[in-house]
Amino acid sequence: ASELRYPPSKIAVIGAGIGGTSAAYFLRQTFGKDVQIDVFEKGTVGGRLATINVEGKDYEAGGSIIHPLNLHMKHFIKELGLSVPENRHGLLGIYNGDEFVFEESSWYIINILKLLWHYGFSPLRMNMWVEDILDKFMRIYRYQSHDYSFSSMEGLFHALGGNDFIQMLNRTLDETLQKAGFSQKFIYEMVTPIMRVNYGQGVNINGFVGAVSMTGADSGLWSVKGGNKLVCSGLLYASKAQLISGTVISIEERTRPQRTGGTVKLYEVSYNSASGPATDMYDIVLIATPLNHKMSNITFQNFNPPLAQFSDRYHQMVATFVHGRINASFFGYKDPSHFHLANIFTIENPNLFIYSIGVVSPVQNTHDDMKQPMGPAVWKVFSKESLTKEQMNLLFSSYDSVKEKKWLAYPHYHLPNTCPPIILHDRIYYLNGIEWAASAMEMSAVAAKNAALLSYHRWYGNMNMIDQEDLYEKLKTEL
Ligand SMILES: Cc1cc2nc3c(=O)[nH]c(=O)nc-3n(C[C@H](O)[C@H](O)[C@H](O)COP(=O)(O)OP(=O)(O)OC[C@H]3O[C@@H](n4cnc5c(N)ncnc54)[C@H](O)[C@@H]3O)c2cc1C
Ligand SMILES: CC(C)=CCC/C(C)=C/CC/C(C)=C/CSC[C@H](N)C(=O)O
Repeated sequence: ASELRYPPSKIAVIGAGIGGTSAAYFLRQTFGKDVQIDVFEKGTVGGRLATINVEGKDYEAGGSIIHPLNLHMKHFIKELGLSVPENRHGLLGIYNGDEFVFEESSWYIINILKLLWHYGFSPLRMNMWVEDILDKFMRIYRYQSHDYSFSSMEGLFHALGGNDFIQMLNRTLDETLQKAGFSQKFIYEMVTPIMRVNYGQGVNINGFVGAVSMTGADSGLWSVKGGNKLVCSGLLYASKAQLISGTVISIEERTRPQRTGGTVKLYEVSYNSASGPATDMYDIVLIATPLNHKMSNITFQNFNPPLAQFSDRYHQMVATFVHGRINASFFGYKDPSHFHLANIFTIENPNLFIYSIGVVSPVQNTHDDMKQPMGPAVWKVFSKESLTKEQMNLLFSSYDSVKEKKWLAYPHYHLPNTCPPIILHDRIYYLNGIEWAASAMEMSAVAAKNAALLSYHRWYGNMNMIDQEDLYEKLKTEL
């Protein structure tokens, strides 16, 4: 691949979620205006960024919150002229199945005193721990702005935070936090509920995704007015890519004669669309969907040796949207008028059938949409399984509409944790391996920019721009 010097003529991107659409955007930036970029999508543009309509208003049903330091996402909304709705933060309670172990007050000082009383300095130390990891994670923006790329997830993570980052990927969050001196009570009562609401899993997930999940509890989180999926359609438009509505079924390497003599190796992408089965040839292919037979079912034909198969499981998460009144007595409130919580996270307890429940605002948020928790409101419930009628009647004193969205949401994290390769074949790149480190919109965008740069450098043989050692030190001296 490194001997190729002419520009590629066609690049395929499979998947039009945030990974695929940001890849199309970065490929255009990197390869220039002449290359044809085709983006294949079997469902709707946005993928796991999707809205659901409840009584005439749209709510985020998939990826919903974005961190203030997610710089690619921030750049996209600025570039695409999108905006952020106003948001009011409701009060949070943490419920263990019998009682609330923590209830937020509207008085900041009371919250600080409560946290100090229950957990000592652990919350403060947790802030510092997360900030340190986020600081190191943010080195990626510097590397990518200087066009550096990585050929493996391990290489990328090593360049961010050295052996500590590699270790975090290979240790449970529980072990990582215990080693860092956090108390079992704090881990159990404060950290586990945050992992459950974000990833539907406990503290046996890897330490890095645990840290990412903790940043999801920071202040200043935002979303896109009109729906986060607008970023995907905007990026697709900005990239001048062609959207092909169809399901890719296989990829095969082909050798084709050239008009000038000699041969060229291309990838044949076979897909089914509304107008029937079709094939197309590409110089480079980027796969921006989990390679999991339940989610994408793409086969690689006639590769010798055969390409690696990934069968790792994705975790089911059900988001149920209910317009109704919460049943405060289910959560132990004798007098419902005393109930002021807008978000309830839960601790691991076999009797609890939900991860969380919280009031949500529509994506076109206006001030009127911010409801009081005891009035009728739209609640989003996260659970492992669909809620039964009995469970609905326990959670709500009354309700008039229910909508459910079932997701294979994120990897089912387990150890040992090996991130799948980025380079699947000479010019086939896989983005979603990054989800095994942590699944989040920004992670997909980071993987997309890396794949665009990596495919470019490998095409043109710029090997000095790939897997550079001591990048942090090198760039520190460069202004
Ligand atoms: C309920 C939920 C809540 C979440 N909350 C957050 C959050 O608050 N913040 C955050 O940052 N992240 C969140 N995430 C995670 C985030 O949504 C994902 O990490 C991110 O959207 C993944 O994007 P992607 O483009 O990599 O994959 P996807 O969005 O899954 O995109 C892949 C696309 O490929 C298409 N496709 C698959 N197979 C084929 C095929 N064979 N041919 C053609 N097309 C194909 C699919 O239809 C899909 O559109 C959440 C996820 C879920 C499910
Ligand atoms: C990648 C970095 C550094 C930060 C991302 C932080 C972030 C936004 C984490 C959230 C991840 C996630 C999968 C959340 C799922 S649920 C979100 C929310 N609670 C909801 O109600 O939908």
